[in-house]
Amino acid sequence: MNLKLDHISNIKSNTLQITGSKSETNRLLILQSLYPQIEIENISNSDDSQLMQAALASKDEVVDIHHAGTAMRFLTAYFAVKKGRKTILTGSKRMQERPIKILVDALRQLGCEINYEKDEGFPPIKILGKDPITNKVSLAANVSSQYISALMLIASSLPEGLEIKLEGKVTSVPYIKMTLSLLKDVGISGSFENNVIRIKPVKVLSSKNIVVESDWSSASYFYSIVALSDNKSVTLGSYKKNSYQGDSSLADIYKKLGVETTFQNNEITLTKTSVSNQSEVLKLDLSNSPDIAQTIAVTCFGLGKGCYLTGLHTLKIKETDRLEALKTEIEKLGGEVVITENSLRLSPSVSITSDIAIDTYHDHRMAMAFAPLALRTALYINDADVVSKSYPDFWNDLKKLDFKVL
Ligand SMILES: O=C(O)C1=C[C@@H](OP(=O)(O)O)[C@@H](O)[C@H](O)C1
Ligand SMILES: C=C(OP(=O)(O)O)C(=O)O
Repeated sequence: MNLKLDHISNIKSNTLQITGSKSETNRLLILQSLYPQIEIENISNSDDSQLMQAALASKDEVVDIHHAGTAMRFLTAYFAVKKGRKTILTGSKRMQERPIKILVDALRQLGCEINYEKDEGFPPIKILGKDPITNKVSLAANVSSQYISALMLIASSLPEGLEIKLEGKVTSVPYIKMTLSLLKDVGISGSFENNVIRIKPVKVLSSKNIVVESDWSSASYFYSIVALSDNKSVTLGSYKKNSYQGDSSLADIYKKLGVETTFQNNEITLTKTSVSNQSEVLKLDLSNSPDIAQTIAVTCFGLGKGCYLTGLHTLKIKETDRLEALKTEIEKLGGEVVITENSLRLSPSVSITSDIAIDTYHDHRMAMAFAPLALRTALYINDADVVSKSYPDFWNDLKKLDFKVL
């Protein structure tokens, strides 16, 4: 499905209910499978969470998780310690290019039997569930925090718990802390100090009802829309001031892009103020919140503001190579972008080319990050249904703000 977004001069202020965080949901779904006493509210309606639910319910040998990175990584660990269970875990063409070796090697240290079905180091993988032979494991922490969260999520179900030693510079740290916080919320104790994570064993938990906070990465697109609007505001529910999600740093980051955030009764209201220093290049290290890099780059482009984003080393192995994709699409619109292995520099620009078709490369965030530019010019979004990976209601929600989605 290709969409046209007509040029709009402003939005209508409105209130939207955003679906639950897919990161929190997918962690809690694994924990619920291990401890059925856990009840979850405000589950994400994303494809990735639906795929996780289907995979956990499946009795089939082949489990296909399509594009869902967290499902791939978390389920690898989950099935690896399900004694006697045989699973072939596979995913989309892109998933088969996203590395998993660091996690597989860590699970092999525990005595798990995992083999590659095609290319060494990549899905699909064949897993034969085994009991662990040790309670200690070490792994590189600079490629994806999802490998670490995967181990943390199964840790308490192992007879002696788990000690996880992180090697190298730890990336996407808030996601590791989110895992630890959710473990604590359901009643599992653990610690994360000096690059060592320790999780205690737990056989049975008492009943727990956990409410998933709404998705902050999804909120990022409304920060961008408000930044590009003319004195409008958007209210989003349900959010907390003390979020587990690292992307809640949006509230601080967007102050510099002219958006004020106020918290009231589980809602956030984003209100347009003025961009304080238009000519100043926005410099940010996004190693703690990689998923909002595309949104921020496109907001800056829409504002005609330069930015220099660093800490982007994980972007190349996500749904697409997001650095290449951003450069290609922003340049189609007339911008100037320089990328390295871990950074993106956008020059301040003046005009935006109209009626360009944005390619999305099977990446939900490419579609959603570019949509706010309708406040500047008419544009097309190719394969617009990719948004369902994290935010199936996205286009409908834009219509509620008076976007002309055709
Ligand atoms: O644990 C999680 O829920 C996630 C961790 C991050 O991945 P990396 O740790 O691979 O950067 C993030 O990009 C992804 O969308 C969700
Ligand atoms: C990178 C993402 O997801 P995943 O790694 O779970 O596929 C994302 O949602 O931006």
